[in-house]
Amino acid sequence: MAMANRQQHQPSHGITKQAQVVVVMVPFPAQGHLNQLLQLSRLILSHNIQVRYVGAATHNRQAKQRVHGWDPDAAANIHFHDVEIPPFRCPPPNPNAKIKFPSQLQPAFNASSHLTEPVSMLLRALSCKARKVIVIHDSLMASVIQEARLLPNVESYIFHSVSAFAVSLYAWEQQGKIIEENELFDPRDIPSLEGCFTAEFADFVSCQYNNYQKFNSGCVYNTCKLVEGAYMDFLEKETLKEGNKHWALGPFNPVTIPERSKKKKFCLDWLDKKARNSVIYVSFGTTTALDDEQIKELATGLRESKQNFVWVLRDADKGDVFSGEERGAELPEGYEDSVDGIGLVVRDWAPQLEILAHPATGGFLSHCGWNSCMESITMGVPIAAWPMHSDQPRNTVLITKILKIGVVVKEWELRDEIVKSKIVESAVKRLMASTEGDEMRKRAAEMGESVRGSVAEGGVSRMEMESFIAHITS
Ligand SMILES: O=c1ccn([C@@H]2O[C@H](COP(=O)(O)OP(=O)(O)O[C@H]3O[C@H](CO)[C@@H](O)[C@H](O)[C@H]3O)[C@@H](O)[C@H]2O)c(=O)[nH]1
Repeated sequence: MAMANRQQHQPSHGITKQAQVVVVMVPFPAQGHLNQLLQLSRLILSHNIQVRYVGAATHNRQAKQRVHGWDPDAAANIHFHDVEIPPFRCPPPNPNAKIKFPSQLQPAFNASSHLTEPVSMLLRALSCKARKVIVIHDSLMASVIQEARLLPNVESYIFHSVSAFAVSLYAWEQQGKIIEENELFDPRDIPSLEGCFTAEFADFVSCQYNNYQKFNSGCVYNTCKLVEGAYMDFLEKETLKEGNKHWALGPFNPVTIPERSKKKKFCLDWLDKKARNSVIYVSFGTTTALDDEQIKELATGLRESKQNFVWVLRDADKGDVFSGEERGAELPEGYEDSVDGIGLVVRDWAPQLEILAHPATGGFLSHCGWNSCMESITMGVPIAAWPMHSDQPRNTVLITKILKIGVVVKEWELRDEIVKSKIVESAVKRLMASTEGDEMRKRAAEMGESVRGSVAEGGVSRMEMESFIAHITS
């Protein structure tokens, strides 16, 4: 059988190697994950390789509708496999939960097991037609792509949706090692994972890692060696025995913004009127639900800082973003009038990448989700870090202590406490209106310039991508 398949896949004359290879993306159904594999699809497509993006119909729709910097519907060579899965119950986010991990998404995570059969069928069908099928799957979707190991011309690569720094620490801890002080890690800086996840999600992750992840041909990361080279080297050394390769293919997000997409957005027009580096952008991604008291303190802190701000005040995502009611968080009465001209509150999906790329944006108050970190680093914007859950406390260490392009707003040890307005005010002033903040902004701008340069001809990320493409098409 294997032999017969191999013979069918001999290259035919006149067809490029790329054209005989198809890449199948299998994302995990949460925005921070869907987005990264969709952005990676754009990079793969630019090498004339076909991409299949597989997910539940609602999650594919979400990913396409929210992506920034390009239009997947207008792109050639990408096909979305919209799988209809049985309905799953989506509770609303709970802003008062002690652990801030978005447990409302767990039913959607569990429902992804319904993709196993459709993905298997797709891989079987593609494997008969293409010379080679390359599966790039989220590390949390390993159970869904198990068919890949049975097919002779299918290779699978794990996509880690978090920083190489976070993966390095996890790899280290998984081996039961104590983190000792060395040139990469200072154990005093590393927050424990306590309070980062719900028990149910921790079990889900362990199951994917322990039962399904052993079979793979390598790992890909949304990072750049100029930012996390030391941790990429560490991961390479850790898996030397298995011979796995680790590819730093990021940043996945576009590094420039097409001019035309700027036109119709109110908040970008608002930014146009502000001085260079005078605005702090405030957003907590798609998984944070702030409670009413915290919203009030944040609102007051931003106003009292007397700095310009754009604040995206949205609810956390539900498992299906197209169904159910929105909570619509309340601001103190008269708040928006009281900050008129200084602060803008955005309730819709904000064009984050464009906001970060705007010259008026000089800082980002962020929960430190990895997409937000990479987008901010790419656009050269320093961060005021307010971690909520998951990898975010560790990304905070990377941003503030290691890369030195940010300040801490919330210490992880104080995670159960409300951040008072005075703390918000002083962190915002420290980042936006101090010499120390200016130095961070300068460092971030330099880093951004080199990261944007890394995807140009001869740049380190471009070379890494070319080497990955050569590897998967060989
Ligand atoms: O109004 C909005 C809100 C969000 N975004 C985008 O949404 C994404 C948010 O991703 P991220 O910053 O990574 O945050 P989360 O949505 O919280 O991501 C989850 O997934 C990430 C990848 O695993 C983890 O690093 C985070 O901790 C986890 O919470 C980014 O691309 C933002 O640009 C917008 O464009 N507009």
